Formats: sequence, C-alpha cells, structure tokens
Amino acid sequence: MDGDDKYLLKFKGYNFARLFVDINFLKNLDDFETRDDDVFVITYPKSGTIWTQQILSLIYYEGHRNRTEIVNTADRSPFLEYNLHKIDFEKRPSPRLFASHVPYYLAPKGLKNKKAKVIYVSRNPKDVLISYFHFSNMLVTFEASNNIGEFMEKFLDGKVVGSLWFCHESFDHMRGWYEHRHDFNILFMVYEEMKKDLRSSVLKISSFLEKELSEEDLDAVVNQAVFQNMKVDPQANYDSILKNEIGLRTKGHFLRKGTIGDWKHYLTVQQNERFDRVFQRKMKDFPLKFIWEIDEELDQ
Ligand SMILES: Nc1ncnc2c1ncn2[C@@H]1O[C@H](COP(=O)(O)OS(=O)(=O)O)[C@@H](OP(=O)(O)O)[C@H]1O
Repeated sequence: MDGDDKYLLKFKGYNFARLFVDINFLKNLDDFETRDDDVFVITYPKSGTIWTQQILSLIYYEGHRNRTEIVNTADRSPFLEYNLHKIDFEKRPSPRLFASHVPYYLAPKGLKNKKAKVIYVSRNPKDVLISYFHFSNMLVTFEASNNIGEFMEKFLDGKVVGSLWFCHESFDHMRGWYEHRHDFNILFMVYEEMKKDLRSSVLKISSFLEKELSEEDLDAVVNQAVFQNMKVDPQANYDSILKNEIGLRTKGHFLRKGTIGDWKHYLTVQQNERFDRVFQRKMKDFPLKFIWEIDEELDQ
C-alpha cells in the first residue's frame, strides 16, 4: 500500500480514491459475499457508470420506472468500493445492484462462479480523458490539473483513480476484464453504441439480465435514461451528492455533456498524435475493434 499521495491510495497495484475508500473493506474484497442474482456495473471511471446504473435501476424497480418511489440511483445501485452512504450490503434485499471501478483481479472471487452478472461498459479513452479532466478539476477530492496536457500525462501514466485505461502488463482495466471474460458472466457494452441506439442497448441489457420489458416499460426506461432527462432528474444526476456530500471546487455537473468526440474540442494536434502513439503501442494486439468514430455531432 502506498501512503504518500493525498488523493490516491494504491492497493495491489491499483489506484483508489483515497478519501472515499475503506482500506479494511479492500483487504476483504476478495471474500466479499456475492449472491447469484447480484448485478455489477463495472467500468473504468468516466465511461458511462451512472448511465448504466440508472438503466439497471429502471429495469429492476417498477417504482423507479413509474416514478412512484423517490430513491437516488446512487442508493439503488451503490458503489461497491466507495460506499458513501455506508450501506450495509449484507442486509440489502436481493437482487442487489452495484457499481464498481475495480480491475478484474480485485473483483470479489465469488463473481467467478459465473452466476452473478457483470456489465462492463467502455468508452473512447480520449473522451474519458476529457470527461475525467473536468471531473477532477471540479471536485475537491480529486487532484486538479492546470491544463489538459498536464492531466493527459497523469492519465497516460495511470496516476489517476482507476490507474491505467491502457494495457500495461496485468495492471490495466479494459484488457484485464476482456481477456478474463470467460471467468465471469459478463456482458460488454460500449458507451458509443448506447449513445447511438439507446433502445437496442437497453434491450441487450435486459435480455442479459433475463428481465423481459413490455413496450411501455421499455419506453419508460429509455426515456428516463436519455441524457437530457437524466441531467434534470435529481434522483439520477448526482448533483446533490457532488455539491452537498463531496464538495465542488468549481461549478459543474456530473452530467456534463454526454457526447461522443468532445475530445476534438480540446486536444491539440500534437496531444492527439501523442495519445494515438501510446494507444497504438499499448493496444496493438488487442482483439476488439472499437467503433468510437461515430460522428455524433452530425446526429444531434
Ligand atoms: N444518459 C447519459 N447519456 C450520455 N452520457 C451520459 C449519460 N449519463 C452520464 N453520462 C456521461 O458519462 C460521463 C460520466 O461517467 P461515469 O458515470 O462513468 O463517471 S464516474 O466514473 O462514475 O465518476 C459523463 O461524461 P461527460 O459529459 O463527457 O463528462 C456524463 O455526462
């Protein structure tokens, strides 16, 4: 364990957000008791976590879909390792929904019984970078950077919460989960595909969860998971948590832009080329092809 960073806590090679994490919980994470009907949304930070949490909560809770129960998504689908509201996970009724940023090798070993479900969401790392830059500068609990270039170097070095997006030996996020996919009951989702066709994405998720939705329910899920609606929904937008529980350094929102290709507005030609070089070097033998270059601006 690494002890000298104000913001990062390195545990077994992976950087956690020091101010939100309970080290004793981490030490026992391996043996965390999973249930066969648990569902975990797993992501590298800024890849569509709260979006997928919202979709799961809408699929599982009728009272969320029809808005008869007012419960924050953060409490319906809490973070495993960042248990802000000190929820007693053992006392939660099944099925339990969780979100997590852990790499595959730190996931509770119970997930390897392939009963509990994992939904892994990935996003174009350039958009992750831009989203993460804004998020880190906005919150008092993350280290701020003076500019994108400075943040990019931390990101490429894995000196951020979540460590490396890229592949580097075993300490990477995306490759680890992908290469060990046969050990888990896992569905891979891609932010850009969700953005392009939310309805099909919700159907894909509900089918993986073996939760059949009526047309009316499907409409309700899609409608409440659309960016513009989530952004103004206090149950879903985390605004209150950021402002009242975490603390803002500058004004902003969790649901910032929710677009594809925002990196094009921020990275210089040189920064983009450097990013591409690192990407090509580290991902050259990665078998998945990504569809990140959807020009969403044309669709809006
Ligand atoms: N409904 C919907 N549609 C499209 N995009 C959405 C949606 N909900 C959240 N978001 C965007 O996801 C980004 C936040 O990622 P995470 O939820 O993974 O963040 S975190 O890791 O949990 O902190 C953040 O991306 P940026 O807007 O690019 O910063 C959010 O706006």
